[in-house]
Amino acid sequence: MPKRILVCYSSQTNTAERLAEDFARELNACFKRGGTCEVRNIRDVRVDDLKNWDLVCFFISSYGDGEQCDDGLDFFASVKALEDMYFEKLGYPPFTLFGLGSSLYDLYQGASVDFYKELTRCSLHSLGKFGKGDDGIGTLIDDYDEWMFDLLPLISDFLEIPFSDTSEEYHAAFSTIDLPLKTCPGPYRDSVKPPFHVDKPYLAQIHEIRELSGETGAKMVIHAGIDLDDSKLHYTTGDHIGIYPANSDQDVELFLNTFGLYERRNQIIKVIPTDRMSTKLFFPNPTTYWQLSKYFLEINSCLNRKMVRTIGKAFTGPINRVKLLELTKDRGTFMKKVTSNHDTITTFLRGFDTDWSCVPFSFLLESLGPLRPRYYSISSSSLKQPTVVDITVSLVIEGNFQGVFSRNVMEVYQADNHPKLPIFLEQTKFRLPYDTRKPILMVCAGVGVAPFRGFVQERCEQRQRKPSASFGKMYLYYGLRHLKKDLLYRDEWKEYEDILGPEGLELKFAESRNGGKKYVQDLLKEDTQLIGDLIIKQGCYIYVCGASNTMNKGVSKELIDILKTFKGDIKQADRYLRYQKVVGKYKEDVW
Ligand SMILES: Cc1cc2nc3c(=O)[nH]c(=O)nc-3n(C[C@H](O)[C@H](O)[C@H](O)COP(=O)(O)O)c2cc1C
Repeated sequence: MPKRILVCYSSQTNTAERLAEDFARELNACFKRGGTCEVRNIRDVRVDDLKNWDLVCFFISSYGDGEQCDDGLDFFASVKALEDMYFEKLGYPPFTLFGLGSSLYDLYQGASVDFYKELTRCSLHSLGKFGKGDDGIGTLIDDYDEWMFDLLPLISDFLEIPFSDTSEEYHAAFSTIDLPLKTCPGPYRDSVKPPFHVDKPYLAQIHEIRELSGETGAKMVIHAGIDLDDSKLHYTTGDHIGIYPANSDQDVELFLNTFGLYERRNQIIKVIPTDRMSTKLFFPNPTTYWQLSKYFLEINSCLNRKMVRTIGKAFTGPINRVKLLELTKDRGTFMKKVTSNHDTITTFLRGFDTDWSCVPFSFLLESLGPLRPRYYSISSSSLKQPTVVDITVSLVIEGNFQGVFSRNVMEVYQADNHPKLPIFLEQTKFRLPYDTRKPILMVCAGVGVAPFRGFVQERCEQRQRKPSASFGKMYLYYGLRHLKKDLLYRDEWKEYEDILGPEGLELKFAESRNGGKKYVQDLLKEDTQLIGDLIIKQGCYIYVCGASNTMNKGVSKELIDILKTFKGDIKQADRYLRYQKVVGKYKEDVW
């Protein structure tokens, strides 16, 4: 009897699903007829089902503040409700776990760590190492690859299935057939009806798009207003918007040329999954090579070692093979020679004097994966403008490298008739308190001011609608390079100050490139007495927004330092700030 393996994923934006499918494919290839794998979303698995399998492999992504993804909430709650040692008594199979997360978040791998703790508390035995992949620093696939490499022999031993080394073989997950059709429907049809969500975006019209004045620094910042019209989409101030970008025509052309597909770019094709693992396609089908590469494939994703190794082993001659395998030997060399150049599969392979048209399209579909939505903090107030969402986008340009969405925004900005963008909305917990009398402490750097513009607009609106109501004061600590050059929404702050008055809004700026080097942390420190009083005596709400790996950790450290003055020692201060998080009075919006 072949051994039965369940590969189970919990995912918000499908990365865990793709890894689970890849893992099942690897298992099937390694164990040939000795094992059969099934991939399931965790939503479709009940705790009791686990005992029907010989091994259960979990792929768990973190979401929110280190929480389970929506599809994993029920399963996790069922495990939490079990008594200690539950599984041992009933002879359940062991499990493997790979967590997906981003170290840019405070609670790195929060969901997988909780998951692991709960399963082991109930004494489900863990086979091999608890793997963790870090999406924040771009090593997710490499982490997964290394984890799997160590795990496969253990699984082989445990299930007593001989292990066949398949690393020299490539099994395509998809095949394509040409269809004799003349027209292919567009990627997103305008006529689709609500409800709109991540899997069914709304094609939104750009209401206005402009460069924000005064930004002569290294980064260009664009403001865009997006019409929700009759989409029936609703947002609350502080929410996020997800936008699906499109790859630039130039990149698509180069990509298709590299793999010998440019001449056939408009050929209508049907993509057919060739194994049971890849039944869910992330694009409309039939399609064309152009449409797929323009709107659905992450053709500019960072290269990883697994891809380069497969290309070296399966799709090239001996000379390039040696070169490619040498590059993938260790992580450090790969990071230095490939990752740090921002090499994409196109730019990388074009560096070799070879024809790459032998690379199967299926390999590109599998390894590049879907073009992921980009998330932005909404910078407007839903009370003020319920059907228009404002976003504030800092364009990513580093040398020759330009972010996909940044390029997309520039194209939209420069076009006479702004093309529509596929969007959806995401609820967050980054919300103003229900009790409007509470003071608000907002700390940000650069474009992190976006949600706070929304907060302040909201408060202005509330004040104008209810002049007699009492409102807590808002303090904005805003870090920027140069006040004269980099202040975003320069013309608006005066208006907000006029409406809210000095007792309603106070703006404080820290300039890091105007003579001295002052950061928001320094501003907070200068105001130790005020900040301590706001947090401890007045019970203010704290909001932090910015690039997470740099500023939010610095702000948190500074707040602990400030609280130490009032709480006696660092431990107490740390505990106090953590508690503010638990009760929802300290919130971060980070990316
Ligand atoms: C809104 C949001 C919140 C996230 N929160 C966390 C978090 O608290 N901790 C963490 O380690 N990763 C966090 N991540 C990172 C994801 O876990 C990571 O990008 C993962 O690869 C996504 O996998 P998925 O596509 O299967 O959902 C978050 C990502 C998003 C978009």
